[in-house]
Formats: sequence, structure tokens, C-alpha cells
Amino acid sequence: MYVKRILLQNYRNYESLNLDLTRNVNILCGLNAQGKTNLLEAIYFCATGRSHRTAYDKECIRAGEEEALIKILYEKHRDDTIEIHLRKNGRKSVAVNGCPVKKIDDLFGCFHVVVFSPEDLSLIKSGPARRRKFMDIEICQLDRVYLHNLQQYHKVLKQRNQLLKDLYGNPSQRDSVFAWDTQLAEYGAKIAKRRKQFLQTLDSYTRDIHQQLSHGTEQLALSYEQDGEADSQSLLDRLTRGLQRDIRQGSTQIGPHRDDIRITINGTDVRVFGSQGQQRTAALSMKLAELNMVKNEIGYPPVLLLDDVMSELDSERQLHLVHYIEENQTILTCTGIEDSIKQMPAGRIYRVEQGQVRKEV
Ligand SMILES: Nc1ncnc2c1ncn2[C@@H]1O[C@H](COP(=O)(O)OP(=O)(O)OP(=O)(O)O)[C@@H](O)[C@H]1O
Repeated sequence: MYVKRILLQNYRNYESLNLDLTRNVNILCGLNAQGKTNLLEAIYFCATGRSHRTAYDKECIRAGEEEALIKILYEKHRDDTIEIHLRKNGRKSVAVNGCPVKKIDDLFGCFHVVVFSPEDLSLIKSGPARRRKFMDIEICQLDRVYLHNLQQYHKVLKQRNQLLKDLYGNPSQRDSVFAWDTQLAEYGAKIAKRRKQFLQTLDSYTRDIHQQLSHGTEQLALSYEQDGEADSQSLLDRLTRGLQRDIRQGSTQIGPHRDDIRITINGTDVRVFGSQGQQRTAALSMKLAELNMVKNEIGYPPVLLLDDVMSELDSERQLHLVHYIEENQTILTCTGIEDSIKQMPAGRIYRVEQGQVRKEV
């Protein structure tokens, strides 16, 4: 699968763009703040219906404009298009092959990307929220039911948290929380089960990759970390037992929104005891594993968006990355062309300058 062309109108700092891409490596080179990441963001938007950088679509509309348009032409089995229309004062709309889709989630399965940015290299040393996001972003692209469960879970969680705050001054209404707990436990158990399954699969890919990256000296292992059992009854019991504490704190203290990924090297928790180098290598292993896993699940290589990661890696790790991306259409941003980038298969270089993109000859 690959993006053949991207068109933008009034998207971020692009007034108008019509750019053809190659099916191999596309190198977007330019100084800081010229629009390189904006272009990756627009492609990501077409896969998920959202930005990976902001929850506010309005930020993506060019300053002073009312609307923005993103359109990609991509080839999977045949030529397809995805078009996204953002409006400052209205809902965004999405069309696939010219036909409007009712819900953004209907984009699911059309077009897949894996995005890799410097923040991903901090996956291990960041807090649990970053790791939950890592799981959620990927599973949502692979599993529409998961996306639904996650949305419902967060809706119910918000309502329960509101009720907890109300109960603080009015404890006689405590029983009313039970209805939310039942739903929260049901959705929560489904989310935890799917994340566990995702990590088991990811772990099987990560082990080999990390062995290679560490020259056979380190055994990397991933597992789902949660407080208690994953089934809905157990979660419900824990919610009930923890109600007094939750009322005191004004928020729900257990559930998938608090879970994490346990990451060990040779049995030791690398989140706490890993060196910086170990943490970054482990993060790279997880990202490469994700790429392989997505390819196997969807049956073809996803489009890879590499946002300025090359400069963050040493030469050995850069070469590993280059080796892994041979099959994928890759769109990468950089401020300078390093040796490893020159070694990429059939790269095409584009210069990005103040929202204009020019192909280098
Ligand atoms: N809604 C918007 N309207 C107009 N310009 C915007 C908008 N949002 C962001 N920009 C501009 O886009 C530019 C940043 O683009 P981008 O994040 O793609 O940078 P970049 O080329 O990837 O740089 P770096 O190498 O620093 O990451 C900034 O100049 C910013 O002012």
C-alpha cells in the first residue's frame, strides 16, 4: 500500500499543495518549522480521522481560514481516495472514493500508517499514559470493536468521575454509582483483554528484534500490568471496594485508564532500572515489532511515517531501522541528509520551505 499523491488546502501552514510521492522512500528535508511534520500529520489524519498531535481539529486549519481540506490518492489493491474536510464552525466530514462516510470510525481499515517520532524513543522512560497511548493507537487501527469499547469506557468513566465529585457532598446517593460501575467493569474487562492479547503478540516479535539489536545479550519481555484480574467481575468488585477512596479523591483510581506495560530486560524492570541506552533500544525494538506485527495482521506493509527519528539514533540503530523498512513506503522528515538516509532504497528528496514542497532533481 502506498500514497501516490497528497493534496492540501489551507492545512496548517500549507495554503495549497499537490504532491506526488514515490512508493519507496520519500525524504522531506528542511529547516525547523517549515511544515514537514504537518505533512506527516495530514497523512496520519487520513488513516485515523484525527491528528496524532492535537485533539483539536481546528488547530489544523490554516490561521485566518474557515476550512481545510486533505485528500490522498493511495493504492492498496486499486486506486482509492480519502478526503477530509475540516471546518472551524462545524463537524469534519470524510469521504472515501467520493462517498461520504457517516462516522469517522468508518474510515477504519481503509488505510494504515505507523508513525514513529522522537517521543516514541522515550516510550520506556515516559509515564504509563504514553504507553497506554502506544497500545491504544495501534489496537484502534487494527480493531474497530476495541475503538468502540474504548470510547464507551471513557464516556462512562467521565460520568462516574462526575458522580464521585457530586457524592462527596451528598453520600446518601452512593447506590447510584453502581449502574456506572457495571458498565465500566464490562468495557474495562474487554479493553484489558484486548491489550493483553496485543502485548502477547507484540512480545513475540519484540524478543527476536531486541536479541538482534543487543547482539544476543538481552532478553526483552512485555506484558500487561494491571492491578488485579482482568475479568469484569473482579474489576467490578475492586470498583465497589474502592468507592470510598474514589469519592475522597474525586476520580476513579483503578481500571484500564491506570494500567501499564511491564517491560523487562533479563527479568529486570527497564522502566525503572534501565540505562538511557537500554531504554531507547527497547523502544526501538517495540516500534519495529509494531511495524512487523501490523504488516502481518493487515496482510501488506503499512505506510511508515518517520518524524525526525534518524538524528536521534546512533549509526548502528539507524542501519537496523533502514533494514526493517525496505518493504514499506516511508515518508521521513529530517533537517539534514545523513549517511543512513542516503542508503535508503530508491529515495526521493523534497525540500520543504514555508509550506511549499519542491522535488529535488
Ligand atoms: N493552523 C496553522 N496555520 C498556519 N500555520 C501553522 C498552523 N499550525 C502550525 N503552523 C505553522 O507550521 C509550522 C510548523 O510546522 P511543522 O510542525 O511541520 O514543522 P517542521 O518542519 O516539522 O519543523 P521541525 O523540524 O522543527 O519539527 C510553524 O511555522 C507553525 O507556525
